Amino acid sequence: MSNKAKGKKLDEIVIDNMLISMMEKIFDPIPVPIILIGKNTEVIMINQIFADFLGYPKEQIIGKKVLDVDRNSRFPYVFKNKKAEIAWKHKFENGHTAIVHRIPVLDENGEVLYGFGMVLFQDVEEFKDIIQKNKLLESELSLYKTQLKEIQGAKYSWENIVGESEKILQAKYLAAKAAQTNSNVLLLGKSGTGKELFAHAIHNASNRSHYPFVKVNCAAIPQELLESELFGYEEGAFTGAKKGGKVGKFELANGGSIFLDEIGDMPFKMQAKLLRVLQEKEVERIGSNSPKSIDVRVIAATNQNLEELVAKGQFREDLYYRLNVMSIYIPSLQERKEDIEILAYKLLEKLSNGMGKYVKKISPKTLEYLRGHNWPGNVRELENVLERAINLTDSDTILPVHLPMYITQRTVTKGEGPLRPLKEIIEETEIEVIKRVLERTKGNKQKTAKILNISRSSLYDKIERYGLE
Ligand SMILES: Nc1ncnc2c1ncn2[C@@H]1O[C@H](COP(=O)(O)OP(=O)(O)OP(=O)(O)O)[C@@H](O)[C@H]1O
Repeated sequence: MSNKAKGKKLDEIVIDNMLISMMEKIFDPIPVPIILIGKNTEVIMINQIFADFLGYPKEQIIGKKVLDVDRNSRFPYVFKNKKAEIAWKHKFENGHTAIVHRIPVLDENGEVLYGFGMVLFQDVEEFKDIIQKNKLLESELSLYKTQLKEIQGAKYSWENIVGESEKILQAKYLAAKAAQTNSNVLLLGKSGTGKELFAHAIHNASNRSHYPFVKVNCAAIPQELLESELFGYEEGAFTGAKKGGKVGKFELANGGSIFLDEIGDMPFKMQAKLLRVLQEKEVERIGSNSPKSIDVRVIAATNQNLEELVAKGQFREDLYYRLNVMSIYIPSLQERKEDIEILAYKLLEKLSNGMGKYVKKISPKTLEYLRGHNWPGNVRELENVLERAINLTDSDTILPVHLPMYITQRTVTKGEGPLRPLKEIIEETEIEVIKRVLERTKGNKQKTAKILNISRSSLYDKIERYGLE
């Protein structure tokens, strides 16, 4: 009589054997090593793959005490502590290291009935590999999430809107108020004043910030494509329609905000469709007849005078009133000249960091020129002027010579700029002329000195003094 049969009645033994052979039928084909231990730590059942893993025939294992099969088994402790050990590293007597589960199964009185064991990974390296792959997937996922936010999300917030003038602070105050509401916002202002920056910041400060921010430039999309861009289309809606159809920007922005830039350029026919979407709060893809409800806040912007367009019959009055619930005027740079210095420094920092150059200073004379200019292109123009200057300078300072002539010449020739000592004006002219000739001679100092009709030592002197190397 085998150990397991000792002390049992015949009918119990028959039932036990039936149960075990049934379990073997179930567990043998499973490609995961599984073992069942009785409450006296004897092996009741082991599947084929586990027996192979241990290196003994099944018959030699069944009925033996688990410690006789594997001296390192922790089942005796698990039965004593009555606590499962999940994903533990285990070194088998045969030298294999694996990741295992050991689970005690208790009866209603909390006493051990049997123990269930399972090898999760037969080899720790395999387990490490999976953890590594998982980590890799997690980091890839987070990269894609960031990229998606960059594509769909709003990048800028209030801190990115530089300026301390009363006018810009008033605009920021109104925009912050508008952000707290669900109303449509209309941003008005000349080109390059920062309307898009405001649209981002409004979205980011609203309770929609975790949802998409979708931008549409109404002037950049051909009239015939605008409708499908905004509202999408169904498969087969027209010849050339993509398989599977297309999701419109309104649907993409659901829950978030849609930024309709250059709204003044929206074709008249489209204006009626937009108005309907704003009123009904639902969109219908081209070729579909089942509207979809959407929850999108519109932030529109224009550098045109919409009232004038309404008067000329080019912009729908009803749409104008729908959009004009919260209108915010973004002042031009000319209206806030006191912000030029702080803006110039902030932009210099941002641009030079991006360009990998160490340019930190703007000479006082350069600042005077910047303040004296009218900036028809507003902050965008200032940004471009500084980028050019960073490219031109060889030191850490922006000098007047690094500004375009249309900014510096105006002051000197027409005498409209600040009055300054003659020495400064002569120095600036010297710098500009020397730079230009050096450029033309491709840095040849002998030729440069000859063209300028000065001695080479005098040229070297000036180059060093003005930091033109
Ligand atoms: N107050 C500001 N502080 C810092 N940067 C600004 C500010 N205003 C504008 N800019 C920068 O100037 C550039 C132009 O701004 P933006 O595109 O927002 O202007 P816009 O009014 O939307 O122009 P457009 O009407 O031509 O579309 C951007 O690079 C933006 O980052």
